[in-house]
Amino acid sequence: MLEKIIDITVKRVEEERKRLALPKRFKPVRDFRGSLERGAFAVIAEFKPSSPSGVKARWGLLEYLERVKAADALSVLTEPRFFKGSYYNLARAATLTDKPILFKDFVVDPFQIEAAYAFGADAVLLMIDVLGEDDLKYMALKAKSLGLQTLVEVSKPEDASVSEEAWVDVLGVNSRDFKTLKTDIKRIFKATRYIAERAFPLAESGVKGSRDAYELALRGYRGALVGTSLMESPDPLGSLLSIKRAGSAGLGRI
Ligand SMILES: O=P(O)(O)OC[C@@H](O)[C@@H](O)c1c[nH]c2ccccc12
Repeated sequence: MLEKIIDITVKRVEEERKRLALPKRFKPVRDFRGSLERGAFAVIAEFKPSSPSGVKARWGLLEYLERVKAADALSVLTEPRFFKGSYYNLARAATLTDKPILFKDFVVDPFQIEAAYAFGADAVLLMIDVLGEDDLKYMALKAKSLGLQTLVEVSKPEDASVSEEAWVDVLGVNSRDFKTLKTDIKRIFKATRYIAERAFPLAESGVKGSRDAYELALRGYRGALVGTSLMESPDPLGSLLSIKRAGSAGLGRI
């Protein structure tokens, strides 16, 4: 699955580079990590209209943003084919909120980082499973050169040691197995021992509610990136607050 997405993304971005004139950025860059650090257990609310693993999205962008105002940051999918994301959604979100926004796509080309900057993102997702270590560093430095922060995502526990690097602003550990597309929170627990002292560790994928948040916090995770369960919730605000509360209670115990 991941390989298929990467192939299609490489082709898409080649086209975009030819066709798409990037606008001039219209707002200052926000401090993504700083915003996550302010609260106790941080929640990044993701706008995810669709996904290969299935999302029964109840909310459009506007309604969603109104309901997740208690989030510490937002994540906006821009991958069009598998996630029904768009640069348009990113730009719209950027005009509608002052919260830091994560550019959520499969970055394979520096052009995407320029697009992230142009359309108003404050941080970019960079995946070690997509880029490998050398390209990961190159893309991270490109992002930093534009003033953007990085969320570096790993899925293999031992890769979490990349969090030693100064160019990793936030370390995301993904619970999803890219082969089966299933999430298993225990994959995130296993990464704990590889995480550097300087890191801001964030749990990604499959976080459903207060129990998950509490368990993650007890293991030193300082926040979670949550998409599906908020997109599907009849009450995204209530769901978000219960994750934040339970996570914060867990952090209070360590
Ligand atoms: O919808 P979930 O299970 O709450 O997961 C959110 C986020 O972690 C997930 O969308 C994600 C994590 N890494 C990605 C990379 C690309 C696209 C999407 C993702």
